[in-house]
Amino acid sequence: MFPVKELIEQAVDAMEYAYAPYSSFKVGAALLAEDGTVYQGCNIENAAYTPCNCAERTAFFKAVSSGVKEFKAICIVGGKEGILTEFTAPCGVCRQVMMEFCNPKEFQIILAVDEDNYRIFTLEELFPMGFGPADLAEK
Ligand SMILES: O=c1ccn([C@H]2C[C@H](O)[C@@H](CO)O2)c(=O)[nH]1
Ligand SMILES: [Zn+2]
Repeated sequence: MFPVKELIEQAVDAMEYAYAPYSSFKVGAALLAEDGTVYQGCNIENAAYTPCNCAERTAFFKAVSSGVKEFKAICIVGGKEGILTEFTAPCGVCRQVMMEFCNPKEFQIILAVDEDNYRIFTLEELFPMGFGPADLAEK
């Protein structure tokens, strides 16, 4: 399996760097690659709003731009002012990015409030019948 509590800790740490002056909603992510490396990400907002980037995509893009494209799991935490009381689930755009690089039946998405309060889903559970690279493959 994978170190759930360590990923939660790393997601919480990543949330510290969230740049969210417009929504005040801070999010942290910790993405576990197949080779064991963890890529942290936070949300990064923008005065023009549209360029806002979610914590999950920050983590994915850090990994992919470092040459890493195989992943096991991602942990996500988030809350208003960084106060963690409820699960924060990935937005549709981030689910689509996960679909690009991850096997939907195997990739694990950990939604956490703290180290003792978390739920684990597969990408397929959160993104059923997703469109991905396999749909474009020659048949
Ligand atoms: O799973 C999520 C949900 C929201 N956000 C960010 C986007 C925006 O900066 C703020 C409010 O939507 O939270 C994430 O980073 N990940
Ligand atoms: Zn998102």
